[in-house]
Amino acid sequence: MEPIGTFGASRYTIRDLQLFSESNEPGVVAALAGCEVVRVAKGGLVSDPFLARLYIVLSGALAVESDVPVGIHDSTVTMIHPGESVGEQSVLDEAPNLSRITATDDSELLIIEHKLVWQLIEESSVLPRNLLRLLSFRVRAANALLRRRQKLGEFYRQLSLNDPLTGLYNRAWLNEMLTKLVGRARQDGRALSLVMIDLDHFKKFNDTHGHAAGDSALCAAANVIRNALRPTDYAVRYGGEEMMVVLPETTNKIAISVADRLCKRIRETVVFDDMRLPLPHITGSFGIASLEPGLSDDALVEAADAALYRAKEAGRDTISL
Ligand SMILES: Nc1nc2c(ncn2[C@@H]2O[C@H](COP(=O)(O)OP(=O)(O)OP(=O)(O)O)[C@@H](O)[C@H]2O)c(=O)[nH]1
Repeated sequence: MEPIGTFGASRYTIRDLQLFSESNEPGVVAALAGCEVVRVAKGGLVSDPFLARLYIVLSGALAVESDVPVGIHDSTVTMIHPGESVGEQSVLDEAPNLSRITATDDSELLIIEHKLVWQLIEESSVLPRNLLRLLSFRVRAANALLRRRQKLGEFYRQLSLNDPLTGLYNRAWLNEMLTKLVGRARQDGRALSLVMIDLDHFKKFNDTHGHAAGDSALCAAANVIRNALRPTDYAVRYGGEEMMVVLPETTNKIAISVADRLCKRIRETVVFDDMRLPLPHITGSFGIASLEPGLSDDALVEAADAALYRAKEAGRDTISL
């Protein structure tokens, strides 16, 4: 930053400064006249890590980067154009400005030290009003950014808990949620059942019709399962061609009828290849387990897995307890 004179001796007037717009108060004009004007070359840093100062852009432009580290997709660079200012907050709370401020063009800046800002706030009727307006705008902008980040965070969280192929919940979701769902059911003394599902002879299906057709079959089965459940049930891709359904408030008897319905609907589903030609029907095997006193969530999953094994042993395309 190269000092090039005072504001009073420069070609700029108070009308060029947004914070002082509509002010022609002689005391303010006189006080600003003695303030320093500096030149900053394009790419130059505007920083006084130990000082609280107000910078007003007279010509050129500044880029202000938040001191808060953010993700690569969420840049918080604010551009400050001629007439606009930066550093109001640091001046008001007398704390150094930790943002990284860079000139994006050859720029001229007016510097107002924090003591003078406070003096002007007391003397001017225009500055406090403009400052409040500006701060209110900044708070709104910061809130909007926070909301956007929250939404983005939620979006990525959802993404990390869903299987990209089928759109069902994934194993990470199950690891997080099953303990909670089982805990809640136990606490409320309510039933909860699991149905473990495995597509039959899926290796052969893949080998015969190709991996892409296998993917279509998995998606078709996932759609059948998703559409056959209540909104309060959960469908999870457990891994590979294995899926699981979590049925809160569902007794063993009702879980059997749900599994029966799923087994029948998967058997009837038509899977198409990439030429839209129908492929041979797929079937699934289903293992059912229900929460019992003293049964941990891990043991519940193991019980459903063991039941699935029995369904395979019984010839597949069937359900088992
Ligand atoms: N297309 C496709 N195939 C998958 C996917 N995940 C797992 N598989 C396949 O699923 C097949 C599972 O084979 P196995 O575990 O031998 O079981 P299976 O052939 O279904 O036989 P049973 O379960 O005994 O009826 C393997 O060939 C895997 O490659 C996937 O995302 N897409």
